[in-house]
Amino acid sequence: MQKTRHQIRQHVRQQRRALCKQQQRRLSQDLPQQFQYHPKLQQAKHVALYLAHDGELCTLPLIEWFWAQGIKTYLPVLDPYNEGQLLFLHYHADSPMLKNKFGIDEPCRQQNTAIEAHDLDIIFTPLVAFDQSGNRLGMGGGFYDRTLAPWFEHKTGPYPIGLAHDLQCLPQLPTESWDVPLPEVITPTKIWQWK
Ligand SMILES: Nc1nc2c(c(=O)[nH]1)N(C=O)[C@@H](CNc1ccc(C(=O)N[C@@H](CCC(=O)O)C(=O)O)cc1)CN2
Ligand SMILES: Nc1ncnc2c1ncn2[C@@H]1O[C@H](COP(=O)(O)OP(=O)(O)OP(=O)(O)O)[C@@H](O)[C@H]1O
Repeated sequence: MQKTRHQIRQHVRQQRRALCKQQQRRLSQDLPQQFQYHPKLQQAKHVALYLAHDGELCTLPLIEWFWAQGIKTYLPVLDPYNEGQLLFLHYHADSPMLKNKFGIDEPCRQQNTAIEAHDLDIIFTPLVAFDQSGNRLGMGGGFYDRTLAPWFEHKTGPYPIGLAHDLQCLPQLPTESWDVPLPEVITPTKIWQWK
């Protein structure tokens, strides 16, 4: 029998949480090298990432490399006024941080105005699982599906790139009408691209 989205989330989340600290560090450390010649990065000035939670692929080496290149980095913040929507706030070495309701660190909204999502060049998206056609399954809040809906419709605005461990790749995911498939997913060993 096919697994439900809920069962897939539980299984993959458990698997990625089982990676130990050393494995997590090793798997994320070569990401900057993997990215440095990426065509979408050559003109990029503003990129959104996430801070790893629940065993997600760590983004800290990438974030520090972006800082060294003078590329501004932004993190998702749950929009307190629009249920289910994300804001993207500037994140730098001295950003004051606060935990959101899921226990994930977010930049404080005081003295930090959100960038308009369409002014971002790239959105690196977290995900729970992806499949060999680029379908993406997230944590279940629909946050990134909402954020990426304009890109999916018009193919303009920030370019989405998924970041994941190799073990998050499954042959085929069950999909829903609102799911936004990704054009690209980067894992520690491979760059997956779909037309
Ligand atoms: N690192 C990271 N940041 C992110 C996301 C993400 O997937 N990863 N998000 C991507 O959308 C948004 C947050 N979405 C999330 C949705 C659910 C849970 C979560 O842990 N849910 C619990 C139930 C918690 C509860 O309801 O109290 C669970 O499923 O165990 C976490 C983040 C914005 N920031
Ligand atoms: N573009 C959208 N507009 C309105 N509601 C949406 C949209 N996309 C998704 N949703 C709603 O969000 C809920 C969760 O969707 P889903 O389970 O696919 O989230 P997810 O992709 O796992 O999470 P995320 O995108 O936050 O990583 C669904 O009930 C869905 O109806």
